[in-house]
Amino acid sequence: MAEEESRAKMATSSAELLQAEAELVRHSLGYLKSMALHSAVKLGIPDALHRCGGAASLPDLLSTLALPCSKRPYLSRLMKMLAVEGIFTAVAAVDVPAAGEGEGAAAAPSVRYGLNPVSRLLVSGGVSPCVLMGTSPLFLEASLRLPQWFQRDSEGEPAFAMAHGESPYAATGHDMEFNALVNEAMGSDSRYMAELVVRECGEVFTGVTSLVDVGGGNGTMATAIAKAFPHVRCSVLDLPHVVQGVVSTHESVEFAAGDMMEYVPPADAVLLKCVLHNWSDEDCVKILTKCREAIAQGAKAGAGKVIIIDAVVGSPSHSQVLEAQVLMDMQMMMLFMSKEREELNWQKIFMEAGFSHYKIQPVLGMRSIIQLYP
Ligand SMILES: C[S@@+](CC[C@H](N)C(=O)[O-])C[C@H]1O[C@@H](n2cnc3c(N)ncnc32)[C@H](O)[C@@H]1O
Ligand SMILES: COc1cc(-c2oc3cc(O)cc(O)c3c(=O)c2O)cc(OC)c1O
Repeated sequence: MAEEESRAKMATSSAELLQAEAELVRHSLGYLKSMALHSAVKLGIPDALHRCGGAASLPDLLSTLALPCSKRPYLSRLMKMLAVEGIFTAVAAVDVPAAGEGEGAAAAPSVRYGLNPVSRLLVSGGVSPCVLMGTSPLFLEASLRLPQWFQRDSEGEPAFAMAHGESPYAATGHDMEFNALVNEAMGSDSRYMAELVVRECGEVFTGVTSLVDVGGGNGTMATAIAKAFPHVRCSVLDLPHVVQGVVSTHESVEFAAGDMMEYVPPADAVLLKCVLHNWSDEDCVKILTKCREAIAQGAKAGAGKVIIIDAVVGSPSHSQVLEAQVLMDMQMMMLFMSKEREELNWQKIFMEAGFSHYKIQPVLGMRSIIQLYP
């Protein structure tokens, strides 16, 4: 065995070994990328760059941020790392001294940092709340339990519950700060996703006159659908503590408090956006069975459908999308012992819930639209 290992080592060139070590450092210190991103959002850097017209030198950026004097010299380190990781752009510039100012002095090299498509998503109104949720102390503490979780024989208990003694949904029921963080995150994801769904796959709502958004949170998605398709009457079903106090901002959107495991109100179409990935296969079959009963009651014979927005792992097949999907899969395992699913896994659930056929459109980045028919 030792001989085999040393032969394998010899077969690896020095360049490969050194490259491999750099790769290991990238992965083992990867948590610093998450926390640097969290810091940038907390400091309001994307908004500051946006206010500066999309790009700024460090002195200009510093002048708009409320950083204590002792920390100002360190901002360059954070920005350099985030630019290397592709969160911001970094363009070298040469500051020529103004006339009469430091005459004879050499022109100082400096860097202008700017927004790119990734950081533009973090400007207010974008998905910063998702980043703050994904890097929140409650999620991070759960992730620290993963090694112990793998070693312990704890049937059915996810790492989140091992760390906090309750599920994420139970935590949102009494921890108002966490509840607000989760609702803001889900709302922000829905706001940007709704725009894309309306733009890229509006035909999904053709012929639909009533829709219930199951687990629809604060109604962001339902409101966007009602605005874009005035022929669709929308209702949102969610848990009492989520819908209580939500005021509808559109006359054809109403809210119902309830448990989707028990009852889904009748409609032509049922929407499940990013709900099923929080649940086990058995629970998904139960939820989808209730949805099938809702469209059987609400739509003309055989005309209803269930619209699922969720990941179909491996589809589309870009490596960055796959990385995002498998990271989300780990997060689902850690939070709920649930998962992101491949097509065959989805198919089995659909058939068990009594549906006859489905259509997958991989048009939403790491997520797809799945239309499911009775
Ligand atoms: C991951 S969030 C998705 C929210 C929304 N669909 C979106 O994409 O922004 C899951 C939602 O399911 C709701 N939920 C969880 N259990 C539920 C239940 N038993 N009945 C109804 N809604 C439930 C949660 O409160 C939460 O709003
Ligand atoms: C929308 O449904 C869920 C989203 C997430 C979620 O989403 C994002 C999105 C993003 O742009 C960056 C992120 O870091 C994250 C997350 O970390 C994250 O958790 C999670 C869900 O269940 C836990 C969702 O249902």
